Amino acid sequence: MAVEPKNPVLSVRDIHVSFGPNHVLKGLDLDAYRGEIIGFVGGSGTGKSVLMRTILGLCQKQAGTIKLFGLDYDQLDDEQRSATDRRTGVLFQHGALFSALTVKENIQMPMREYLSLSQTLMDELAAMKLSLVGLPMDATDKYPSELSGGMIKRASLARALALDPELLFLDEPTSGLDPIGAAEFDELTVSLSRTLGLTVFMVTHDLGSLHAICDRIAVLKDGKVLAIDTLERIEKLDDPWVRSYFGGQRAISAQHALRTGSGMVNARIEG
Ligand SMILES: Nc1ncnc2c1ncn2[C@@H]1O[C@H](COP(=O)(O)OP(=O)(O)OP(=O)(O)O)[C@@H](O)[C@H]1O
Repeated sequence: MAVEPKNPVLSVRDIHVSFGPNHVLKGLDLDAYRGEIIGFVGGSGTGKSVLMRTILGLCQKQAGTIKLFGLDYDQLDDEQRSATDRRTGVLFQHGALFSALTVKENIQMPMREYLSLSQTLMDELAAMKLSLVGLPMDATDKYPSELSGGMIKRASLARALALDPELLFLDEPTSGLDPIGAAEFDELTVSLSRTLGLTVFMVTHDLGSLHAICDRIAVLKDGKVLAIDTLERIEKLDDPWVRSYFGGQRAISAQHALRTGSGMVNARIEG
């Protein structure tokens, strides 16, 4: 992994987000560097999705700074924002494909929104994205209702990659997939990150993914990042939630599966 500590792709400082009296994010800081895969964990309702949505501009913050690619998003004009948005991709938890559009049309949505390309070129690009995520070419004219859960995730990933982003947000990408499908999706994520230099910010509850592909894990607790570090160091934290999450039977099974290669991707966590 090529980490460039001086140039975070994403830098979040002192973010506060409230919904009425519910103060969800309370001065949160976070940096992500080029090419790394960050797993973002925390108890249910702690604000993982809220943070992701705030970074993406879908949720309003009351205070704090978000820098994407070194640029303070609040200081950008519309044109600069649009250029910055194009450098990020997102895969929402349930894929969020448009059901009335085919896979190809879904992948081409961001192209239509941000670029001005001929239909022929967009068709070629859509075919490239399909191949990148490992979908067969005959998936191109299918509707989301005709796809399996794993294929929907891949089609959604193809759409997230439509504009060749540098920063990819994944919201629980392996939820709803069986262990083999989840391991295949992990493998795809790590291979895209390594070959394209993609930075991946992944909200997940999947211990298998955390063990198999994440370079660093960020733990959200009490509205802040409690710690962000390698899995080995996070597991040693003296915190009750961390102990029960990473020390439970499911975590032990995930570690065992990684060691024995049963149902997990063959990736190594770099320390
Ligand atoms: N649009 C909204 N309006 C009001 N409250 C919201 C809104 N979105 C999120 N919240 C609240 O913010 C808190 C954090 O929610 P969030 O969805 O980020 O949790 P999470 O950590 O992603 O949880 P989970 O792991 O269960 O998905 C919750 O209390 C939730 O009710």
